[in-house]
Amino acid sequence: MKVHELSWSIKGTVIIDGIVLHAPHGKITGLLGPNGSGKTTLLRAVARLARADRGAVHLDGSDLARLRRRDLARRLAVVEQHAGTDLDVSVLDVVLLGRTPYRSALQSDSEQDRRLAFEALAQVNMAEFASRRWNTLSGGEKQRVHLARALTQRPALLVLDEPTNHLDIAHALSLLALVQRAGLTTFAALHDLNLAAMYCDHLVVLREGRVVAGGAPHDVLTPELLMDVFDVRADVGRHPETGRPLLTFHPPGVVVPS
Ligand SMILES: Nc1ncnc2c1ncn2[C@@H]1O[C@H](COP(=O)(O)OP(=O)(O)OP(=O)(O)O)[C@@H](O)[C@H]1O
Repeated sequence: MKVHELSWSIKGTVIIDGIVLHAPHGKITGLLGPNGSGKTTLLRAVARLARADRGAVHLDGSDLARLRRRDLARRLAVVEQHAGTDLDVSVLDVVLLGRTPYRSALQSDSEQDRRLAFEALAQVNMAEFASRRWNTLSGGEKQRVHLARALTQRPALLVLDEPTNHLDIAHALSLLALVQRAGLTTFAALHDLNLAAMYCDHLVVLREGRVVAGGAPHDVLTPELLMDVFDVRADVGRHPETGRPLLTFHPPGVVVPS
């Protein structure tokens, strides 16, 4: 997936400014940046949930802006941060929404749709919740079901906005491992820099609506960048098992003896 010069302003304030980036095929690209740096805005513009003022997004050579909605939904699935569905429907119904782009308005769910939905629920460890009412789920359970819905869409590009923000650490690790195994081109905003370091192949860092760094985790997550962009002091070591960067943060105001 390639983003070319994507920009959006509101009432004269520039929110994202000339974003250029490349999310490698079949890999996880993490989108990092402090609060308000433009991550959600960029993800929404990429997914065509919001219109950009200028710029383009290409996926496997095609311009996403030129696709019909239905074709777009077959290529791209999104899990938003505050994805709400207040309808009184079952968990299975929510997951089956992922099959909508593949059937006509009058067609009901096929056996294959249901099989894919159950498979996806099992992947996120929610199989036993299939007949539960959606609005009785916890925040973390809803987040996992939304990922199941996105996976049943069989997309080429998966766009995730803070997919682990409601999850306990075990579920956060297993969700990111699942996304990694799915092997889809994934573009995910993440706040937890250690999770990003563990699971992302490529990172893009935003500050005030602009890309300020991009590359492999060990090239991007340096103490200098963490101080410069996030205003935190951190040591960057190596994870003993994965060899990925492992960040240790220092509390503000505490002087580290040299
Ligand atoms: N519709 C809007 N009207 C005015 N300002 C907006 C609008 N949408 C976004 N913004 C502003 O744009 C900036 C970027 O917001 P965005 O939600 O993209 O940031 P973010 O990096 O996702 O933040 P967070 O990490 O807090 O989720 C923020 O300052 C936000 O207040």
